Formats: sequence, C-alpha cells, structure tokens
Amino acid sequence: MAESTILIKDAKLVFTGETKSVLIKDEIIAEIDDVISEENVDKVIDAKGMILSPGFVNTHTHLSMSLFRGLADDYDLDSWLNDYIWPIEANLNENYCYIGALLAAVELIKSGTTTFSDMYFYMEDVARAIDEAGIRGVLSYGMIDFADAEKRENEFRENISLYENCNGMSDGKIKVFFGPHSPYTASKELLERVRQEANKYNTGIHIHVGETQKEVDDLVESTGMRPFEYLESLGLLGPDVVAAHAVWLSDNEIDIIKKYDVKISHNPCSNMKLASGISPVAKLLENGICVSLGTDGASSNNNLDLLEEMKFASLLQKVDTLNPLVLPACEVLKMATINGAKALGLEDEIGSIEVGKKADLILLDTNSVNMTPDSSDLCSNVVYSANGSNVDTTICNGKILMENKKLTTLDEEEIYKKARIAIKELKEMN
Ligand SMILES: C[C@H]1O[C@@H](n2cnc3c(O)ncnc32)[C@H](O)[C@@H]1O
Ligand SMILES: [Zn+2]
Repeated sequence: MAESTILIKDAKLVFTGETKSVLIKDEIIAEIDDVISEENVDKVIDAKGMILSPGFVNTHTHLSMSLFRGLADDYDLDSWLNDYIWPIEANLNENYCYIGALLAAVELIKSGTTTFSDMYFYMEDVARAIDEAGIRGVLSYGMIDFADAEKRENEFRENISLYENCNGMSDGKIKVFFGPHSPYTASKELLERVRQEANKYNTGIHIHVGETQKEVDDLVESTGMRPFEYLESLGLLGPDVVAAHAVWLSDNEIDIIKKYDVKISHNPCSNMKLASGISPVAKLLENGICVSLGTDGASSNNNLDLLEEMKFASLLQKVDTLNPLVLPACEVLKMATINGAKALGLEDEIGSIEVGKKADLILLDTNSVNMTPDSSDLCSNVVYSANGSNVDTTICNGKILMENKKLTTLDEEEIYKKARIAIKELKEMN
C-alpha cells in the first residue's frame, strides 16, 4: 500500500511554544523540524497561528451513557445509580449502545480527545462504533456479580469474549482490559479471578474505587478495610490497574497506591456533580503517583470535554488547598495527555509529540476571542481559556477525523437523529 503523508506546517507546540512543522507518514510522526519540504507530501495543513497538542486521553468513560445526558441530574451516586441509571440500563441493547457510543465519539473528536478508556455493556457494539469513528480506545466490560456465582460466570464470559474478539482490532487502536465495576458490586471471588485473568491475558484492569464516603463506610463495616486496603488484600493491585475516582483516601491508602504504582483517573466534574467529594490530587501528585483525567459518563458530567475537565481539575485543587500554585496549566495538560497514556500502558505509542510515536494530534484555533491574546504560556491558553469550539483539527493514528471543525468519518446530524429516537424509546420502556 502506498504511504500516505500529511505535513502540519508552522504550528506552535503547546508545551514549548516553538513554531515547528510536523510530518506524518502513515500513522507515525516521522519528522519535527523548523522547515519540512512539501515535495511528495499528500496533504498540507497550514497551521500558522494554531496550537499543536497531543490528542487528549480520557481514562474513564461510559460512552453509551451519552444517551442519558440530562436524564437524572442532581442526585448523589447511590440514588442516581439505583433509582435512575440501573433501571434504564436494564433495557439497553446492542443498537442503543452502538448509537450512544457514536454520539460520544462525535463529542470526543470535536473536543480533541483521541483516546479513551471505557467500561460498559454491549462493548462489541461500542468497538464497532469507535472503529467507524477512527479513535483509539481501551474497552472493558462492566463486571457486576453482587456475589451471585452464575452472574459471575457470565461476566467473565462477556469480558473474555470481548478480549478475544476485539483486542488489537481497528489497526491495533482498540485494546481490551478487564472491568470489575467496583468493590461494592463485584464480589471478592470476582475480584480475585480478575487479577488471574488479567495476568493470563497480559492486560489491564479498570475499576471504580473510593468514590463516595458511603462506599468506604460500608466496606469498613463489612470487611474492616478501606477500599484500597481491601483490594490489596485480594491481590488485585498493580501498575496495570486504573482506579477511577479515588476521592476518599486515607494516608495508608495513598501509600498503597504508590507502592503498587496504581494509576488514578481523576474525574472532578462527576465528583462535583454527584457531590461525591474532592480527590486529594495535589497530594497524590506530590507522592509521585500517576494521575490522569476522566470525564466519567455524560450522565454524571454532563459532557465528555477534557478541556473543561482540565480547567475544573486545576481550579478545584486550588480552592481545596487554598494554594493557587497547585496544578498549574502545564501539569494538568500532562495529566490529560502523557499521564493518560501511561495509565493505559500506551506511553511508548501516544501522549506526546515525538518522532516515532503515533500521530494522535490536535490543532487548536487561536483566532477567537477567548484565545486572544496568546499567553506566553500556551498551556494556559489551552487549560484556562480554550473550549471545545477551539478544536479545529483532530488526527488519530495519522488519520484526519476532523478538519476545519468538520468531521470526516461520522455524519453527526444522522447520529443526533438516531440518538434522539433511542432515548425516546428507552424512556417509554422505563
Ligand atoms: C458500568 C456501570 O458503571 C455505572 N457507572 C457510571 N458512572 C459511575 C460512577 O461514577 N460510579 C459508579 N458506577 C458508575 C454505569 O451506569 C454502569 O452501570
Ligand atoms: Zn464511572
């Protein structure tokens, strides 16, 4: 097959502020230089005045829940899940999850996210949607057994067949992890076996941990241990574990996270909206722990925009610690890029603009009121000033998924139509 080449000309690199051109050959960043010849290049993108950033990495999503945007606002986690979300999820099917994932993919591409890590149901249909969209994803099946042995067998069948059918799919852009939902929905037996299966398949684990005070109190009452202590006692923890939320942490749990090099996915908007609490992110970072960013699903957020998540992450820590110096813009941008890549075991492939890495890149337009004037620190423009409407171009694995703010792989109007029908049907069933 003939090589395809894209030249991004004269972009400002977000972390250094230098103006450079970047040559993409097939899926790889082949060259970064002051000037690169246009000869034999298939496509030239004139990026003068635009900011070039690594594509964002969202380490905790439930894509298909985009159908539930605005469905159950202003409840705490317990009531939100038990009274609203789980009842409507009981009526989900392949088609609804496929459409929900397409809807989410539109939002991810438009807001500059090129990689996500998802835990949900009907995941082969999610894989189909994101293969069409062209983004990179780590998929896991949300395993919940409530200590029922028959259910547990089913959950392993689901996650293992997802692995066997989808790991490596979409030119290697899709990977599969195990997805035990949480210490309060997954039994000890399930959690122990997840570690064995993750080792056997040489893959990672995606789990909700320490999200609410109630979760901690209930677990302490039933086991005498806090969530990370309990997971340590079951042998589940390791550097391949991405723990979403990690809001309620004791000092001992922070030591455990550090000891096992567990990766944290911080979800500030969801934690604020569900009134779950504030994760001690500044302290986790001080301890050298890898903290990345996630949005959670669009029902507890209510969007999948990592630009918004970055700003909230920074501001929330500043107000919590009463220290304006914590989580400066560049550090937060690293959380949304290279730390996300590390969390998903993809740091050799994505997360930074380097020769040899996959071309997962975005361009942000600066010719807009909220981006004028440029700060001397471009991370500041991106984290504190930008919003989704500033994302001009999204490239994943060397393929242009959006250019001049127009999607190339997905028909957004058609997807909105189908999503509106899907949620109407689901509400009627409920
Ligand atoms: C996969 C299951 O996880 C549920 N879910 C979505 N967001 C959260 C959250 O913040 N905490 C716990 N569980 C969550 C989702 O509805 C699926 O049932
Ligand atoms: Zn979640």
